[in-house]
Amino acid sequence: MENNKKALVLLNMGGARRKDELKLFLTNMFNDKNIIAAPKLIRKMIAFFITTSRLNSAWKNYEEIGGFSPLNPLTEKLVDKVNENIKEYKTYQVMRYTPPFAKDVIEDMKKDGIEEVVLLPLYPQFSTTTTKSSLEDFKAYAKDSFKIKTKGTFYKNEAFNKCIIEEIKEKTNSQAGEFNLIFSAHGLPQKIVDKGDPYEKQMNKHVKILSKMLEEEGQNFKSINLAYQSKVGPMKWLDPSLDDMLENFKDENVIIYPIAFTVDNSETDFELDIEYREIAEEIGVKEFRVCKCVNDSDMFIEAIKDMIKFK
Ligand SMILES: C=CC1=C(C)c2cc3[nH]c(cc4nc(cc5[nH]c(cc1n2)c(C)c5CCC(=O)O)C(CCC(=O)O)=C4C)c(C)c3C=C
Ligand SMILES: [Fe+2]
Ligand SMILES: [Fe+2]
Repeated sequence: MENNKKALVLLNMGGARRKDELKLFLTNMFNDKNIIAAPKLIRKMIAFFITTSRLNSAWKNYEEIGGFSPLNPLTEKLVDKVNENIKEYKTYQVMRYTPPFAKDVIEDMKKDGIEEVVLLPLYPQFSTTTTKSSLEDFKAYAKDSFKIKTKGTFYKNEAFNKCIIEEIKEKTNSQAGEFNLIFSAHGLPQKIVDKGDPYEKQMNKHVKILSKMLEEEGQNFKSINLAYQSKVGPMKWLDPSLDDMLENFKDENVIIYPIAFTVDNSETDFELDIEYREIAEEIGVKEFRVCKCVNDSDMFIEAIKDMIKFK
């Protein structure tokens, strides 16, 4: 039944569409208290320093994938398809570090007469740096404008995990026995984990769930592993790094699944498919395949329907 008073909001990080938007992305990210836990003024200085020193080298990476992050167009495709298939809600997207920002989308939602909202951050595992940051941002601008329900994690959702298994099977051509599978997660500073961020624990549980499902499906990989990509700066980040993990697979075939994302982005298209591919070649990895994220696959739309049931 169509009910135009209910909204589903898909929240994601945002991505650069141009160089000036990469500057905005980095500035907003490093001004986020969930990313840099320092007093506001110091955080502002750190954000300015990191953005200035990182912008040109980071932009070169985006140039190698066509001059923009695929995260925005892919999220838009996902939103369109959810709108076509889930009529009970009007679906919107909100990004954390690039437009469309929460404050603007919330104004549109008020104009559209929305009364009830389901928030679904597009991160399977909860992190204070991603999920909490997006939810806080939305709620700070929404105040008490809507009745809000939240879906904070979905790594345990069976329908979602079936989508992941499908993406993996597609890349191996169901020849699992010839590959070592590496679930590659975006890294996180150890300090944030030590302060109680549940991301690492949920990641370990997620890999366990997926390993069991693969085994039940007869997808018997030579090995199943978890590693962390994308370290930024000199601090200690979660172990093992993807660089170190790849060292184990000289003369072997490797398949990577980007487990922390639902939509392809610069970390999958550039970092995994270009940068880590080069590292793997140097190490002597035989075949190096990178799976697609679930993106706007039909199965993921069905999984979203299931996630927002609130039994
Ligand atoms: C302290 C820095 C960072 C933390 C903590 C962090 C956590 C984190 N990030 C993602 C998902 C994505 N990150 C992306 C890009 C990106 N991330 C950082 C830094 C931290 N991330 C930077 C500086 C960048 C920009 C690119 C670069 O300069 O390296 C993206 C890609 C966006 C895009 O443009 O396509 C995603 C997605 C998760 C899940 C996460 C928490 C664990
Ligand atoms: Fe990141
Ligand atoms: Fe990165």
